[in-house]
Amino acid sequence: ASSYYHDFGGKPGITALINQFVGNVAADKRINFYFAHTNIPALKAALVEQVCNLEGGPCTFDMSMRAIHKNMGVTQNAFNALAEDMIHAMDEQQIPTAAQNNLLAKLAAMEPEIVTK
Ligand code: HEM
Repeated sequence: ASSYYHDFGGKPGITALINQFVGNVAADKRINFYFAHTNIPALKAALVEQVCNLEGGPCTFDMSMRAIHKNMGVTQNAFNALAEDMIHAMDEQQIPTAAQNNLLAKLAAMEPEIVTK
């Protein structure tokens, strides 16, 4: 399997992507209330490691998505809104389409562990 890590711009590109993504989520009234009490720097750092790991970069990540999001009441609509915020962030960062689709498929596969309501 080929790696898209370099298409994401390596660690600096993924860091820029996650900054953009979390900014989009923070501005998104459909879902930003979920993050009212969240440690944003810690969230960003975890997401950078996760995307780096998912895309074949030299990063380890093994947090349980089910454990983290349990009892959060994430709906299907909220999940879809967050995915949209990621698509917009990837467009803004000019990530190539094949790399975008690869990450979106991996995020979509986590949906059953995150949507609980
Ligand atoms: C595939 C999609 C998603 C991924 C990959 C993901 C990933 C993560 C990760 C890695 C963390 C841990 C951050 C840390 O340890 O600080 C986290 C926390 C969190 N996630 Fe998600 N998440 C996803 C979807 C969602 C959705 C749809 C929502 C709600 C709209 C959500 C709400 C939260 C919140 C509120 C926290 C912070 C928990 C806390 O403050 O303790 N997540 N997520």
